[in-house]
Amino acid sequence: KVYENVADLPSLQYDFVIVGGGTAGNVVASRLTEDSSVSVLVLEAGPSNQGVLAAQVPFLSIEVSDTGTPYSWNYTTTPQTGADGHVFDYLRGYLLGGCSSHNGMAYTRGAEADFDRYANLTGDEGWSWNQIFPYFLKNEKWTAPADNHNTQGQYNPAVHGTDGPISVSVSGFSWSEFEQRVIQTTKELPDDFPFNLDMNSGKPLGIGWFQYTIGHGERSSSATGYLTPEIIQRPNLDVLLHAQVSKLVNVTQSRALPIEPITFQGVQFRYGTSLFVAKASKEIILSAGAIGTPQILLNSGIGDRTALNALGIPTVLNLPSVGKNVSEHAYSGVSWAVNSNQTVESITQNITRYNEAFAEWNRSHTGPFVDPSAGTHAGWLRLNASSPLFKIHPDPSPGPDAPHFEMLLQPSAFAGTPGHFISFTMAMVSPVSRGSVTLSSNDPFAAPLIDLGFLSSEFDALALAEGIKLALKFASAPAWNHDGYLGAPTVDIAAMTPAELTAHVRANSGPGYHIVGTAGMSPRGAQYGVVDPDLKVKGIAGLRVIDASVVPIVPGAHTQAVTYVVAERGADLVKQTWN
Ligand SMILES: Cc1cc2nc3c(=O)[nH]c(=O)nc-3n(C[C@H](O)[C@H](O)[C@H](O)COP(=O)(O)OP(=O)(O)OC[C@H]3O[C@@H](n4cnc5c(N)ncnc54)[C@H](O)[C@@H]3O)c2cc1C
Repeated sequence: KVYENVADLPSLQYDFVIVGGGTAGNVVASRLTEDSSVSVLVLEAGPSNQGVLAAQVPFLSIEVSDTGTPYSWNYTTTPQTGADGHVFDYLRGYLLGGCSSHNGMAYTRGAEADFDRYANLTGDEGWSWNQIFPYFLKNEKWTAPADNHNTQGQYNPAVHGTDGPISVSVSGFSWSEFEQRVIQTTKELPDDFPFNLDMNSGKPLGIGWFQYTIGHGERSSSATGYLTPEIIQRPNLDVLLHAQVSKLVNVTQSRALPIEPITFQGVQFRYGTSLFVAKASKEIILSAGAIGTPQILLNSGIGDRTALNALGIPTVLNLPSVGKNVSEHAYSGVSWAVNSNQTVESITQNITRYNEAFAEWNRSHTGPFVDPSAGTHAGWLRLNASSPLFKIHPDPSPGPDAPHFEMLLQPSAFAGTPGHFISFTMAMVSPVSRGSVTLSSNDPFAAPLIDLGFLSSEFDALALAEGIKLALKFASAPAWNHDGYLGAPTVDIAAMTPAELTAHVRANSGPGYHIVGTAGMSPRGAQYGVVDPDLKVKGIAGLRVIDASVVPIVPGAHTQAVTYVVAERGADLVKQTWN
């Protein structure tokens, strides 16, 4: 049951306490309570996703994710020196379902090589593509798009699941004039931009139809998919909303020989203005996300001893990697005016059409509101193998079949400027830069310091500039130019010198909200890393991390799919321990 009020909660003692009812946390809660003899409490800081229209209607997703809404943690980053000192709003979902209830819904798994690298980095074959692939299928329910169009040639059914909790589909509204030009470009420039039937096969390179976690015109999230009305009625599953966890408590630390591992029996949380403790007899599972999880570990005295000392927090375990090793994508777009009115601006800049489209969604879950308008296609591309950039830094991608870049192809510019636009937005998806999440004070409820290390590596900035040249090359195909479709660019990037282009990238990029790595996996016994390959926190008994924090390096993909499979496998690992 979902509880709004702590006073109604039947108990504060469970087998498992899961901190965070987000993307991963709800998967774990749902899977563990399949066994009716196991009791689970989920503590979620935010409110319910139920009745939040913008968390339901794909086209309105920006209204639920933006800073300033009641459904966002409203974080900001520290000034990012790689981005001219810019301070970014750093979005994180503050509602049941976490980021899966407010994200852009892009469904991208990454490359085989991303997962094979995780297996190599952890020494656990269980994280390899081949062994993780069944978890992608377990998580997924391939669904017909909202407009029921013929999807033949738009995806490969052989690589998709059909009866998992999360609906996945291609766009359910066609921007056909734009889409035809994208596909035509893959025919005109096939060497640089080959068509790829399915970017989620493990071999993502090329241009393909984008897939979204959307079913029948509605967002599919961990809250809607893993906490269905049937699941939430399980007598062994309780979810408490508005409960913000501060730290782990009731530590037992034997100093006698043989030294027993450290254990925590409970978690402290704030509900309203009061503090409570929930106890776990089997395990505490941190699923508070790549910012919340390291913050709770650090508040609990698990982290870098020097940094904890400086804040007056007693060190329980010196684990210097907690909060370090942030990796994140950097996005920078190129936009053109177009001589057409078939763009998303035809809705966003026309209140009558906007209202009609919304009414259509309400009536039949069809029309442009069934998609987030984030793009009809994406390309996954590489730097040229002979690029001089590899003299500055060895290739950071996990292998020759994995991308350095994502190119999002969008029939819009979101510029707010009157007119009709298209954008090719490039992202550097194999970054060298690393950042950190650290505490700002010893107040466990104060927002942490989020340093993305954004474009802090020269390699990343130069590479992103190269990526933008690829976007210009894509736009040079006759498909865009033969009939005067493409108008003036919003910024004349083609006229820039290399130095100007790099400066432009630094001044005009933003994060992808794909932070990972702050409680990274490493081999058992390693002197770095935060969790072992079975996601148990090193040196502590009865404590696991299951969320995006454990992913050691950001994949060449948006990060919800990797989070879902980490959670699915994580739940199996917990079950194996206790069965
Ligand atoms: C705006 C935005 C757009 C994105 N777009 C995409 C996309 O299109 N495709 C994609 O694949 N990925 C996207 N992502 C990234 C993806 O959604 C995340 O990587 C992934 O969902 C993270 O899952 P998680 O379980 O690690 O964390 P979360 O989903 O953030 O879950 C953490 C949960 O813990 C709760 N919590 C945190 N701290 C505490 C505490 N102290 N006490 C109690 N509860 C707490 C939070 O409220 C939250 O519900 C996007 C992210 C954002 C923010």
